[in-house]
Amino acid sequence: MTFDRSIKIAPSILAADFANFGAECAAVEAQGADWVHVDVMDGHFVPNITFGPAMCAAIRPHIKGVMDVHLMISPVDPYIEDFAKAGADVITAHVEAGPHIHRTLQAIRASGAKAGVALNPGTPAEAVAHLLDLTDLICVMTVNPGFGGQKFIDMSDKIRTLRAMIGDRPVHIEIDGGVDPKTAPIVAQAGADVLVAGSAVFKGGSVSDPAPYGANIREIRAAAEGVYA
Ligand SMILES: O=C(CO)[C@@H](O)[C@H](O)COP(=O)(O)O
Ligand SMILES: [Fe+2]
Repeated sequence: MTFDRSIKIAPSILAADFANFGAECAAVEAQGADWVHVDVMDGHFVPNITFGPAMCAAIRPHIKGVMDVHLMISPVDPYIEDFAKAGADVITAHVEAGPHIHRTLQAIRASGAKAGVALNPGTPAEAVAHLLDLTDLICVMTVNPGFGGQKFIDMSDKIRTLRAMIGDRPVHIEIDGGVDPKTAPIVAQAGADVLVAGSAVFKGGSVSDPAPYGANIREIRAAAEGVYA
């Protein structure tokens, strides 16, 4: 996985057909997705339950590019090795998920995956100030985690602060929640490069009619690239 700051669209399969995950991953990639975003929820850190490492391993052969695993679980550390073995390229843990995020990021890198750290809307940018050299990606949540299809919460100030803190380090800024053609320019202008989008990518399409996925991805990308700082 090479680093670059171009805009990347990462469809969240939380909005895909749960009975067809393999085909859905292949379909969004064929329609222009850069990464595939996988939301892991435990019913404890967040009020919803999705899937675990076995599901990630099952979809891995259907994803040619980056599998981006967003862990909304607590504790995180006992499961890092399992998600790495399942083929995650990026494993992101929440700073709010436990007292030892520094150790967690070290363990993610030791597993061979890129290390991501996520911030809930109520958590300030400064929470990652001492983690920047251990981090490959900072995920700024623009909804409270747990569900797809929620209303975007503007975190532009936080994104700008993070971009300045990161300086020339090779660290992605990922935005997760409520990203669509209207909100993509707001986060791109503030300096985000990875845009997760669930509902806005999967709406109107299906594995048997995937063309709308492509149109949706192109629309979000064009809106973001038009203003990317
Ligand atoms: O992590 C999460 C939600 O907790 C996200 O990845 C959502 O799945 C994004 O879905 P939309 O807001 O784009 O519908
Ligand atoms: Fe997510």
